[in-house]
Amino acid sequence: MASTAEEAAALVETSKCLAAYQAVKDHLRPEYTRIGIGSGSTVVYVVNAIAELGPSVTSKMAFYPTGSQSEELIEAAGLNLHYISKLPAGQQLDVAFDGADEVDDDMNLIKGGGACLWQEKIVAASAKRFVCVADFRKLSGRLGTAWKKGIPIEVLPMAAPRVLDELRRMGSLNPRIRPGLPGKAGAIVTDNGMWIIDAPFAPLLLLKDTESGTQAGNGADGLWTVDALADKLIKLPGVAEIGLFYGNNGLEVASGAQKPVAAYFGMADGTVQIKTPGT
Ligand SMILES: O=C(CO)[C@H](O)[C@H](O)COP(=O)(O)O
Repeated sequence: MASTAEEAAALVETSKCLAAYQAVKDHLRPEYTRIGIGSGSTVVYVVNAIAELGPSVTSKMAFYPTGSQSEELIEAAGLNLHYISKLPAGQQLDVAFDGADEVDDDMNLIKGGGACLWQEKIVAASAKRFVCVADFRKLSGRLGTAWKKGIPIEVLPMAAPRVLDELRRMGSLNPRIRPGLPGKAGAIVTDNGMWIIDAPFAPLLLLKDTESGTQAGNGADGLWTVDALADKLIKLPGVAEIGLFYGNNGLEVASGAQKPVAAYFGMADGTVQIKTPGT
């Protein structure tokens, strides 16, 4: 048990590193040519693990970022930077690695803590396999249990007040526009020129909770399933993208999956827990 804040922070970093190295070992095959690289602090270890394989492996690979941070990571590691906008029609990435803010029992994700969710979703959905890497704090039964800041929602700035009103009507508890970094006045601006609204909701139900017939999950009683909430949020005028990654996973559909085929969690005891659909 960590006794100081520094030791606790070091434990989290070690956990991120363990998850990332194991995920790269298990899911980056030398014959792959197109790799998606997500955003956030855990992905830094993914890039380190890939770079350590050396040019004999990586020089034949193209790396696709999910925003300005991962673009810089790829370049700094000396890896080949390519853009998803130039991916030939009909082609997919072989694999994409990315972090998450929270992962539930059904492998739905909250993402967007780093404000990169829109490009992250495009890259994940462009990959044959999307692999999630995280530390033990992200593992949770229901979304909104561990990650209390709310669901990140990328919005057109002029629509933000209207979207906030809609979110309140839907039962969000104090949704707010994410402020810029200290020293910057006003809202945070994403790589796509949008704003982020963080919308807290009561912990989100899984589809299986409603199958038992005890709860509706349609928001009527303030409780939503991930799928019902996501389907409603994405349709709000002014919403560009939402930080709920949900629906099918890569084992069920050929492409377009938002949910990972595997989620790797570095645990506090130094092990790595691997979650796959149905486990
Ligand atoms: O969604 C994201 C950024 O938009 C990140 O993947 C998420 O916030 C996790 O970040 P970290 O690895 O730093 O905990």
